[in-house]
Amino acid sequence: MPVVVLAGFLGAGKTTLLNHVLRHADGRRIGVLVNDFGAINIDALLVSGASGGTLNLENGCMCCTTDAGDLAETLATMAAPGTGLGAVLIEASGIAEPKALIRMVLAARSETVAYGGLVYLVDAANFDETVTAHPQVIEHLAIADLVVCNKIDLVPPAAVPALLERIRELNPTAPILPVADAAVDPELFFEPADQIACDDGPRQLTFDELMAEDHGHHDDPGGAHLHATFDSESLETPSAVDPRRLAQFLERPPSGAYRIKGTVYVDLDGHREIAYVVQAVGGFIRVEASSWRGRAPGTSLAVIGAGLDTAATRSALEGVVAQVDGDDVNGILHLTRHLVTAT
Ligand SMILES: Nc1nc2c(ncn2[C@@H]2O[C@H](COP(=O)(O)OP(=O)(O)OP(=O)(O)O)[C@@H](O)[C@H]2O)c(=O)[nH]1
Repeated sequence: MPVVVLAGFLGAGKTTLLNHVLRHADGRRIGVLVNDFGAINIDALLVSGASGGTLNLENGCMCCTTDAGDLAETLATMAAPGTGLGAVLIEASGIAEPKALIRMVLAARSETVAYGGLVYLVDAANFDETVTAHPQVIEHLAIADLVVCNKIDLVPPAAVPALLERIRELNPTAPILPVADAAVDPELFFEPADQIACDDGPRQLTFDELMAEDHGHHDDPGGAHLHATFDSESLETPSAVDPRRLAQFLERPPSGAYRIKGTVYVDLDGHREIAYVVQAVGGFIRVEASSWRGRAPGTSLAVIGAGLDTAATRSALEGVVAQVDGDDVNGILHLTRHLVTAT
């Protein structure tokens, strides 16, 4: 279960983003962690009941309050198989130090809890004023894994390129998404809904679908807007990876990449039976050993981001499988050192 830290200056649009993601959860179960329900204002419509620090949202999502002391415990509870949560978003309050929250999430990592990166929201309309008055925003931006440049509707179109350039100077590698109403596609954080196992029998419209219809005009003024905001590049091949080159690729992803995921084949004695499932976000790499379960071994890798140099990403992906150095006996250690072992 990836745990995504959501931060941004006061009023940048964090609550708007949470509501948008919950409305477009589209069959995924998403957990939300906030410091205090009083401060967050999850749309009343989405809330069906509250008890003991947990809100059950009508679309099947779960919302909890927490404090520093029990974050690890709360995340472990949320990651338990019974909850079925695909991911958790934690909102750092407007003045919170995101680094402290990131450290807490990193400390809470386990076999079931993974760090999902820092998503940082900026208010496009007040960017210069905020940065001048609160220089810590520069530091936060610099460590973001994904920058959401929200309220772009309030910026004259001619001024947008210079604004994005200014953000790019402060963070040269993270994808930058210019959006209105924090309309970020949840697929950036989570698996697409069509990859989630579900029964295909006849069913009623879900609450999410109804909400998406009701609010479509508001959240998605441009029609294709939702899916137009991110890029992905992928590779699917029966070839094996060079583990050292794969580890280097995961450690230093191409500019504009937010996350990398996939399953890879390692053609070395003792490894051929293992399907290695890899994930990376913000330089944090996670490798799990699985089995091929009757599938033909092979490598499939996907890079998800925005502003990706697709040609460079493609050639980097191809480089991972192109040059397997059979004499590099230590190469595999670069991959297996990220293995998550059962506890
Ligand atoms: N015009 C415009 N307004 C927006 C946009 N996104 C959010 N808003 C408005 O900006 C205000 C602040 O948004 P929130 O989502 O509450 O911001 P926040 O970061 O959660 O705020 P704090 O919790 O106070 O830090 C609200 O009135 C939103 O309706 C946008 O893209 N364009």
